Amino acid sequence: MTPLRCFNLISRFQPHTIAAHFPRALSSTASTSRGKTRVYTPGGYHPLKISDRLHGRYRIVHKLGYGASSTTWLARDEKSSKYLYVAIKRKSWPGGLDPTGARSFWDRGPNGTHSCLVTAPERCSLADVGEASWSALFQLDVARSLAAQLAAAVAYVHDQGYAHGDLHLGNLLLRLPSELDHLSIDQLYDEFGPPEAEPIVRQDGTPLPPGVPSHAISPVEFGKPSEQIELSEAKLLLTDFGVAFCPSREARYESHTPLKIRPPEARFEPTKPVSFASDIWSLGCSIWAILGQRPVFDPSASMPFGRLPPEWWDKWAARSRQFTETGQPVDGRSPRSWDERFQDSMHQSRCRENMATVDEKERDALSMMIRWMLAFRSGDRPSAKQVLETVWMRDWALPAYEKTTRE
Ligand SMILES: Nc1ncnc2c1ncn2[C@@H]1O[C@H](COP(=O)(O)OP(=O)(O)OP(=O)(O)O)[C@@H](O)[C@H]1O
Repeated sequence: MTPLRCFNLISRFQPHTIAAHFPRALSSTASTSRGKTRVYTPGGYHPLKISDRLHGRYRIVHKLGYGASSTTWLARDEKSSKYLYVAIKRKSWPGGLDPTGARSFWDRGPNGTHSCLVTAPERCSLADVGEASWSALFQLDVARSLAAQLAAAVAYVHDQGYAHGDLHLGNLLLRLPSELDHLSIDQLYDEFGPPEAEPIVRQDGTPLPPGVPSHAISPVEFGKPSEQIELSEAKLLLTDFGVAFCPSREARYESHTPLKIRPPEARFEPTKPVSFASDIWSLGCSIWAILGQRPVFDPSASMPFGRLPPEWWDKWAARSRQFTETGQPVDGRSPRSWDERFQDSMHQSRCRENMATVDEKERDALSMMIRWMLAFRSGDRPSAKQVLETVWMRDWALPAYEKTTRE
């Protein structure tokens, strides 16, 4: 795949401006929880409302979503005839303005000064379509194609010298299948529903503190359940370079990926910098999550597979709560084997939903690729380029992606 084609998979990735736009890690006051109002505090989200105008040109039309440190809004650019609808990601941390960012600006509000990044509006994240679905599964060719696009996007970013640092399904957006720009605001509301605003009140009846919005807005629904996504719609965008970094220039010791897909070196080797290989661990977990129904490391199962490297095993102070000295689980539970997890998440779940399943040959190739990516020691993992060259990518995933580009 040429770099040019890969570039379509990556959102406004600007290596030279990343550090300036996104200088630090996530605000500690923010949370990924659905609780909306507690992050509207100094240093937290900005209380935007529908019809607000930002930067003298962006009229807020709807909400697109929110993450640990930002809210993203659909706005109409009243000064441009080219990009009528834009997405504005409003990030909640202070900092200095980067003058090189043509499509970014700073905005001051009651909770602080926020960086605002202007990009194209997309459909929704893979996490959103999974949540909207009963089965949380994609059709097999769709899943294969998405996995190939993700690996290609990561390979491209790594090739540019950057590690993404926060790979997970919430940062993988599906492209909008058609432009919105032909729609007036009323037509947009007719087609996708107007913003639903829920009043925010204090239980004790006292006035809201400054910086808290009067209403909570539900995000617009451009998406549909995962199993209904068609191959022609499976066009992926890797986004959120908020914690991306250049390992050759900067040593990072902290991983920002969600706990259940955080690479083990972040826990067991805290004095060793995280790097490209840490992305590969998260990539392996994400590819599993795209193909399967349940995460590869299910928090309810809590136990990994295989033995930890001895140097980690010896250093792991809390292990005696879960394991005996000989490595047996203390409560007699056996960790589910790789094959059991694969069978349950990738095979039986698909059978239950009457969806196509992987055959034995594909299962072996896919298992081999993901297990390589999930090697405990970061040095034993493949590079993203090697992932793209695996048998599973070559024989199953990349051909599905080729079909996506043709449809
Ligand atoms: N351009 C866009 N078009 C449509 N929706 C978007 C866009 N950008 C972000 N979103 C929505 O907002 C959500 C949060 O965005 P994002 O993950 O970039 O925020 P964040 O605060 O950096 O989150 P985190 O740090 O938790 O990954 C996304 O999962 C998606 O639903």
